[in-house]
Amino acid sequence: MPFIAAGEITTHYALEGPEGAPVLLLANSLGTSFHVWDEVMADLAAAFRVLRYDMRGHGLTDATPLPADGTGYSIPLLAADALALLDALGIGKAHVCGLSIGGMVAQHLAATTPQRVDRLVLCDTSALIGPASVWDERIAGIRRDGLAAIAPGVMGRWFTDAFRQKAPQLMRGYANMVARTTLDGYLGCAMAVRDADLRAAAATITAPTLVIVGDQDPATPPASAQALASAIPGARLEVIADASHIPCVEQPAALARVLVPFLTAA
Ligand SMILES: O=C(O)CC1=CCC(=O)O1
Repeated sequence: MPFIAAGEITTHYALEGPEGAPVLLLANSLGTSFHVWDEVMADLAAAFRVLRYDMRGHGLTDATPLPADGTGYSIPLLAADALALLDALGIGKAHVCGLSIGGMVAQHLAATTPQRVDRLVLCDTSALIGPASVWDERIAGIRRDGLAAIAPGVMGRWFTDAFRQKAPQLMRGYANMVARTTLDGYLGCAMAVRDADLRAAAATITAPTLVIVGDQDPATPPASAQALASAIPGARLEVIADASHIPCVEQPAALARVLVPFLTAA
């Protein structure tokens, strides 16, 4: 189980796939560990050296205490964590695929360190995931009642009704994943999303970009994915049918069918 000193934190990661293949960095979403990518790994690791990691305060990666001034982590801080991981592993450049907050981290990386990003995949994300008042309400609710209390509602945003009914054990497992995220990690990242506005940064992205969204995603709906694709020069949008916010779990084969050809095209 690999851990590495990456900047100021110890990061839990996995590096799989053929040595020498192009590196694909996967950045996960709020309240998930890197296991959120498990169902697409067989397809991805056949073509790429896949680097997955747990974001600050998630999975087995260190959490750091929240600043006393009421601010949280930030997208630049989380992007610096990803760069520190690449540096620690001696990886100069990678394809980057980010899910939700991971997609915000990926946008920031592509905009600020284009020399480190080959192709970019932005999955169920946006340049602005608001409104801030909704995040403030969620943060207050978590401080009052704990993460386990929000887990059922989170499942309702992540997965379609049909999928939740079909896979009750999976829902239980993902609810546990949310509930067991560190409080500082979840709140710090929630505040990072609340406070981020990447609309100006998106317009400066030069990496070839694919935006992907589940057709039933209520958190970052197809219209906001279309707005993101329109804001990034040359970006294209793919909509995954019968999927909500986490297509890598709900429709892994359909996701791989659009992701792999985009990253391998000449
Ligand atoms: O958990 C949610 O509500 C959806 C979400 C927004 C940012 C993120 O990473 O997940």
